[in-house]
Amino acid sequence: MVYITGSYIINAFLENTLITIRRGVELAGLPVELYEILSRPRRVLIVNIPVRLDGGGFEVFEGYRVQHCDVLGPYKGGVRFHPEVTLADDVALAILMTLKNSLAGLPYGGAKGAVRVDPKKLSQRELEELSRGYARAIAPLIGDVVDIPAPDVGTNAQIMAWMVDEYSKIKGYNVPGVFTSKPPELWGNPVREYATGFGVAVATREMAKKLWGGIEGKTVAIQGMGNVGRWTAYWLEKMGAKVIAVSDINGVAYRKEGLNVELIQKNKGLTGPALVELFTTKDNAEFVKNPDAIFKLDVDIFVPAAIENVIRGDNAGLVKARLVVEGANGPTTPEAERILYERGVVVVPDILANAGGVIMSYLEWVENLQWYIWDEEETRKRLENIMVNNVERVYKRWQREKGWTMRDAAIVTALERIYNAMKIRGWI
Ligand SMILES: NC(=O)C1=CN([C@@H]2O[C@H](COP(=O)(O)OP(=O)(O)OC[C@H]3O[C@@H](n4cnc5c(N)ncnc54)[C@H](O)[C@@H]3O)[C@@H](O)[C@H]2O)C=CC1
Ligand SMILES: O=C(O)CCC(=O)C(=O)O
Repeated sequence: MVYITGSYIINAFLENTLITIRRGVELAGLPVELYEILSRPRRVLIVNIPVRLDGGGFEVFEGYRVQHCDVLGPYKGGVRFHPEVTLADDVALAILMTLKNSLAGLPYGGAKGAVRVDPKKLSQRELEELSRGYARAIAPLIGDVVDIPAPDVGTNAQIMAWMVDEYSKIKGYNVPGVFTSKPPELWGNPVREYATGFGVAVATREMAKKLWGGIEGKTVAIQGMGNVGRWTAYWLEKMGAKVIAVSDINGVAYRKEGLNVELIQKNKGLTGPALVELFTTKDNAEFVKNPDAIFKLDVDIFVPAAIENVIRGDNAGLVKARLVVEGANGPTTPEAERILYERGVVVVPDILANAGGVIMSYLEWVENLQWYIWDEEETRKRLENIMVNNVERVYKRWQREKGWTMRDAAIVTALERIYNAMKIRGWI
């Protein structure tokens, strides 16, 4: 089933991703050669970045840039800073980017980068040195029409600013389009900060219309209060849903009447555990010390927006929500998906639900390449239209096929576009 490689160990996340694309190729009736190509990245770069520590001495951090497939255009995907990220995770995430970009109709292939580091343990100066070091190390293989990184877990707009500055210094002129999700003060667009969460909320709203006739009053629980989770909460409430629980690594904040998610907008600097704590201290929410309590809550909608492999065979039976919308990449294992499917739970897959980030990155990149600027409202409208059309397209395909999950419909749609491009280019 999975391919053999001597270069890295295939972990559960990569294996699950391979199982999913293999199933997609079979359901689509596409040749097995497509799987053979897509189950391997085109190019993998391993880098080592020394950083001088404030307290004296230095530490070397290992990093990667995986360029998976460029049949549809330049490689595109975020960079993750996480202490436990592996090369196998990065390959899985790059594969998901190829599928996501294809499904969204973008002129991009897929890539992902990572550094094995806990950014919370570094000072601002150390973080800047690491970010610039990583940009220098991958510089020979990226470019604004070659490979365009952006943020993912543990990285943000400030880090993109350091990286684009470093790359521009190497080139000797400004290259705004080589990284996306930059600060609005430096060639970025204000929508990118909340784009992924906004897109997740739009996908949720569109699916709620199909399942219940609307999102008004539907209850929501969200796992993870990072960039994706907290902006999903904010926008879902604006669209009429009632966010009653949010979690992070320390526990769950729960309030039956609905949390005051305006606190997110008012405290933009607060994320993760600190935000959960804010809801419990400033909003009278109950604090449940066990973060996994989020799965079992009696809600209409559950949004996993933290990390991969969190809904597994052992806990899928506990999920009470009727609709699961994947804010995170790869949160549901294939075994869990089968259990949820048999229980009638609809799962809106990551490559559809969380594409708002990369769609916004594309809009920012188009602005950068032309040195052009759209205002916030206009940009958000463009992003919303693309998300609404994509949900509609996948939903219709799903409705046509008996026994398919929504993920099957999304993956088959993505694979067909990739296959057609490979065929017409003479690759396959
Ligand atoms: N930032 C972006 O634009 C995009 C991110 N994603 C995906 O969304 C997910 C979240 O990404 P970001 O929000 O950017 O990362 P982030 O680093 O801003 O936030 C992740 C949050 O999840 C929390 N967390 C980790 N494990 C947890 C657990 N077991 N239970 C509860 N909380 C936990 C962390 O403490 C952190 O606060 C990842 O899977 C990422 O790949 C997908 C599309 C775009
Ligand atoms: O905006 C981008 O290019 C990165 C998005 C990303 O990493 C993701 O969708 O997982």
